[in-house]
Amino acid sequence: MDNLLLTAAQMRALEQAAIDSGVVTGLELMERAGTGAVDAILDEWPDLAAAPGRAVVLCGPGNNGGDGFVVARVLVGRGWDVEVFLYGDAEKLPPDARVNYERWREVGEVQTLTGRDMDGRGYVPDLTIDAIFGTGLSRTLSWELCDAVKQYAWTFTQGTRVVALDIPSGLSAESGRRIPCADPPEDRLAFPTVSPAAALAIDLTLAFHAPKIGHYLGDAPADCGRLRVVDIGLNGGATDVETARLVCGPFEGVAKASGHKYDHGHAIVLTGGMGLTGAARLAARGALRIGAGLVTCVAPGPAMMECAVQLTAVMLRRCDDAAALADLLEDDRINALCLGPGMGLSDRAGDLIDAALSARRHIALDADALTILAERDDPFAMLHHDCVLTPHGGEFASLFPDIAERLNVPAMEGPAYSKVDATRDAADRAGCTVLFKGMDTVIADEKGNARINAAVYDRAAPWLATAGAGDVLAGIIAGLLARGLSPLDAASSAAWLHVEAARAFGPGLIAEDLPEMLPQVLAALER
Ligand SMILES: NC(=O)C1=CN([C@@H]2O[C@H](COP(=O)(O)OP(=O)(O)OC[C@H]3O[C@@H](n4cnc5c(N)ncnc54)[C@H](O)[C@@H]3O)[C@@H](O)[C@H]2O)[C@@H](O)CC1
Ligand SMILES: Nc1ncnc2c1ncn2[C@@H]1O[C@H](COP(=O)(O)OP(=O)(O)O)[C@@H](O)[C@H]1O
Ligand SMILES: [K+]
Repeated sequence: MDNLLLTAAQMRALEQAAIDSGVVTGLELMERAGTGAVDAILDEWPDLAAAPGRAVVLCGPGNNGGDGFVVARVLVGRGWDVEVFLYGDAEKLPPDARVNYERWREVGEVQTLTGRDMDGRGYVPDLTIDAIFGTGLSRTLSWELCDAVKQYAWTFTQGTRVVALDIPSGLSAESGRRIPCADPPEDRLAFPTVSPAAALAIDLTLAFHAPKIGHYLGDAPADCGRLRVVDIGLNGGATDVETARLVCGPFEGVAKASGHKYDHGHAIVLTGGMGLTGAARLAARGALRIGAGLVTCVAPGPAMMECAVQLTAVMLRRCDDAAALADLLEDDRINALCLGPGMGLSDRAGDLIDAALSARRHIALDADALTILAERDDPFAMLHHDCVLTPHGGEFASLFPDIAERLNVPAMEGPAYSKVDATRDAADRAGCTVLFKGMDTVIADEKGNARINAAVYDRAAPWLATAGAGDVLAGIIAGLLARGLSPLDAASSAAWLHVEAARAFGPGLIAEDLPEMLPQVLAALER
């Protein structure tokens, strides 16, 4: 599957399997990586292809550095002037990198990355290649390295195109988090350290064979610039353990087959009291637009009039307390609920949540429902497999404080604990599907499946950071649950559709627009 994201270990295993099978050598893979990188760069910037210029290649102590030596050699072959700097000891390079170091030495010099060699370039290079670390980054970066790259970047990256081979140096390929730089020496404390990944202001990242999980999480979308995949002729993405999948579209069942309205389910959305019903109405509209057969707002008596004047296709029922909700849920055609948006934190709201969870329906729990659960001694006692929790960062930290803490402490070494790890651990603890919001929304279920819906790179949707966007998402999830999708598919599809709706509308988006864009997004899917 082309939307499978790899860990560093899986990438190494794929490479090793190919080498062991005898179809290719490590040296050939490195040659393909370097050559493919140059082709991708010249394809990205045709002006560089038309007029070869000057390049600086920053190489590190592993095979990422080896790729850098190949790039340097291939560029020279195409008429470029190239300077190469090495961080580390050439004698200790791994074998394939060492071969390419020697091949480069037949072409040009190798200077020291952390010494004075980096000073005093009398020109601005047209191209800078970051080949310091790739998927093998495993520990805190030295202050000397971070400082040297920072000095270089401040002097030269203005006006130069910067390309990272595989992943920006300093990012963990597992988590996309910046591995910190060591503290500066006493006499340099006034000069803050900056990760090479950030300092270099990278324009383009060339991932070899497949994107890694870390390309889509954490700091990576900000640090990578654009992301392209360079084919190095490895077969497929087959791995023993599936770690995470990129959500590239809605899952099966989103397109509506024929049938009666009750064939498409009946979702109910619980509202808050008077003056607090807007969030639930937004959710209800999302549920209806995504194709639930019937959607009903369920409101307490004092909020009925407020809802009645604003709802048409969405139906309305009165429900004052948990007993009334339990009565309502005697109707087994009601198969999905949305709880939380604008619900408030009252005891009544808590009782309604319990009544809903006891009725064993498909339930999207968002916003206030999550806050209520988080305040309980055992927040997860009543949850079951048919629930979906949709926390943002703050709600996640309240529900899963230790997991959030682990995710937030600086990652001193790789592989660093990632948002995928955190969401998977949360789903395991909660015993249900968890959708952890953000630009890099991660969805995981209690069985360990994980998916990333990344609104980054050419799918960026910054307009989604608007009040009420989350309420609509919860409603879309409830609508898809009503239509019979599994919690994992409902949450993943909803997250994807939500971002597509935002992108279809563009700047100026407000939450009300999101449900109204769904028909256009769905129509485009059928084309
Ligand atoms: N796996 C594959 O199929 C291929 C991998 N290739 C390249 O190889 C890379 C992976 O190579 P490696 O596993 O050698 O990893 P890296 O090149 O990322 O570097 C690992 C080396 O850096 C050292 N190191 C790690 N963290 C350090 C730190 N903070 N400070 C100083 N030294 C540190 C390690 O001890 C090791 O020597 C990929 O990113 C890619 O660029 C390509 O050549 C093509 C094929
Ligand atoms: N910069 C962004 N890019 C993409 N999606 C975003 C961004 N900021 C927020 N979102 C998405 O918007 C929604 C906001 O939900 P939430 O934080 O619950 O807000 P609210 O409660 O105001 O609706 C989530 O789905 C989140 O993933
Ligand atoms: K790199």
